[in-house]
Amino acid sequence: MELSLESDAEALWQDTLDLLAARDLPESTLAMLRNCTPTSMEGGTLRLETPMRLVLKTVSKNASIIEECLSQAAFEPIRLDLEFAPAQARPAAAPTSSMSREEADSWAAATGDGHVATWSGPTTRVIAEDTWEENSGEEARAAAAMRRRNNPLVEDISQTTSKLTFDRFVRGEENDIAYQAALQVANGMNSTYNPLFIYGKSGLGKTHLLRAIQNYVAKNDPSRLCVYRDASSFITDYTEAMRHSERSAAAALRQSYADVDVLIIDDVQKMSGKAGTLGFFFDTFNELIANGKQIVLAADRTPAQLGMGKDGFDERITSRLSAGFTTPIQVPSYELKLRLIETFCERMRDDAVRENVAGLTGTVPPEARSYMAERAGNNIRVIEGFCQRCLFAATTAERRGSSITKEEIETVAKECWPSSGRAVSIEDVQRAVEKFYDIDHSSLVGNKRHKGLMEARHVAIWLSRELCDRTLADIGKHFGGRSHATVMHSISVVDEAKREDKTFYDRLMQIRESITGNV
Ligand SMILES: Nc1ncnc2c1ncn2[C@@H]1O[C@H](COP(=O)(O)OP(=O)(O)OP(=O)(O)O)[C@@H](O)[C@H]1O
Repeated sequence: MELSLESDAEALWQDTLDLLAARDLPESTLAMLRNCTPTSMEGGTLRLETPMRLVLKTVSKNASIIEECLSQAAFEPIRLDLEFAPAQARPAAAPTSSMSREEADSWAAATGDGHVATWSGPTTRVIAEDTWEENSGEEARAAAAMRRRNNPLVEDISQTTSKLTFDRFVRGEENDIAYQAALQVANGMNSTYNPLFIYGKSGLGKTHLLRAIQNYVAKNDPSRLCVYRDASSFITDYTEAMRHSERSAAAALRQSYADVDVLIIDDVQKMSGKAGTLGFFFDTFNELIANGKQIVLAADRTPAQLGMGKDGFDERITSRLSAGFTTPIQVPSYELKLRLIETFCERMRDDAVRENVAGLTGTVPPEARSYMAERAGNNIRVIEGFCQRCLFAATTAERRGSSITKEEIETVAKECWPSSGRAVSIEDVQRAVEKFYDIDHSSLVGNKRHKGLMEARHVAIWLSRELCDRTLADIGKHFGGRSHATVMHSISVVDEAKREDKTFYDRLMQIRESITGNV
């Protein structure tokens, strides 16, 4: 088979990526490979380009698996050539996909770009010399170390923080866009996401992604100075510098921020009402963006919502905050909760076995995990604690030769999410459901049977059972004197629909949350 067109290169690389995705490669490696650009497929060689030097190392480290998938996709042995092509450094007449390697090299020599580096695959299996690293790697490393030492904003990464990595982030539809955007910002592949603004409620993983960026840059590209600041520290930095009588303190702080390559600020909403800090933030933001530096921000609300209210950010700031890429992290669905619970229980168990911690070495059986996902609230921080306590109960149960029961899970869930067990009245539930479906009370409890009304009625009955400590007969009385059997029927309809229909499940959780709050 002889392929020659650029589109063939793309098709072959896409097939290879599909095969690689089925292998056990870390997601960060797959993301790097996905961002390589196939440029040509000629004479049994697939040529790719990458704007990141780091990818050369990653490819060479995973050479055998990549070659295997490539040959499998092409049905014959294929050689892979990967070339480092720094995106921004190139003038308009940069090498094109049709240029040969020799032409590209001479272009690099002619333009004085010593950054050309390659990795070549199968037959020769030579990892070409990285000329830039040879010539200036030491110098660059020393310069980066010096910048880090001289910048008081750079902190050592603690043991806890070092665990907040991309590989440990559990993904679902609710957080995947934020995850992908954070990864692309971390590996420097997407300079248009600037600033990257991630928003969402408490405990949904914003800080995890921000710290993952910091960890990634520190590990893979330490020449980029990456600083993580919680908004509270940013406010303190500013107020302390202002307290000094000498102007040099403010100038030094400004300089420290200006020297950062990737600035991450968490919980931006905390700056509301702090006019001085906001002014300093605005100037820092503009300077960094003007110099092509990356900014990443997280908050509990959107940039537009930050502008609301009497202490709201002023419009010149909010418009800049939304000028890059803004993405939410949503509350987890049942599927994501289940994935999180499985991952947390396994990690905690593995850690306990490794560290010889007796109380957490048991196993939570699959049915118990499903029930945990049904009972879990939305805050992932609380879900972690919930898993630890259920794992403890499961380990204890295992010791006495049984398994953790639904009742035990229920007890832990009520302690983790007390408001789900607080006194919610059937009237509270009815009001929330009527508001959500925009129907009046008599329609909710009456006998009309069109589809929208039926769903609202089933949901209200199910939530009354879930949230109110009342008998089925009591619930029936509040719904126009319905029988025990009718109430049971509504509950089973909802139980089934929430398992089978994700959008219905999300609707149900949204209504539940409007009654119990975000816990
Ligand atoms: N998708 C995820 N995969 C694995 N762990 C997660 C995920 N999302 C959140 N966590 C974990 O849940 C905990 C809370 O997450 P995090 O601190 O990032 O939330 P947050 O959105 O920043 O909350 P807050 O606004 O309260 O600071 C952390 O321990 C984090 O590691």
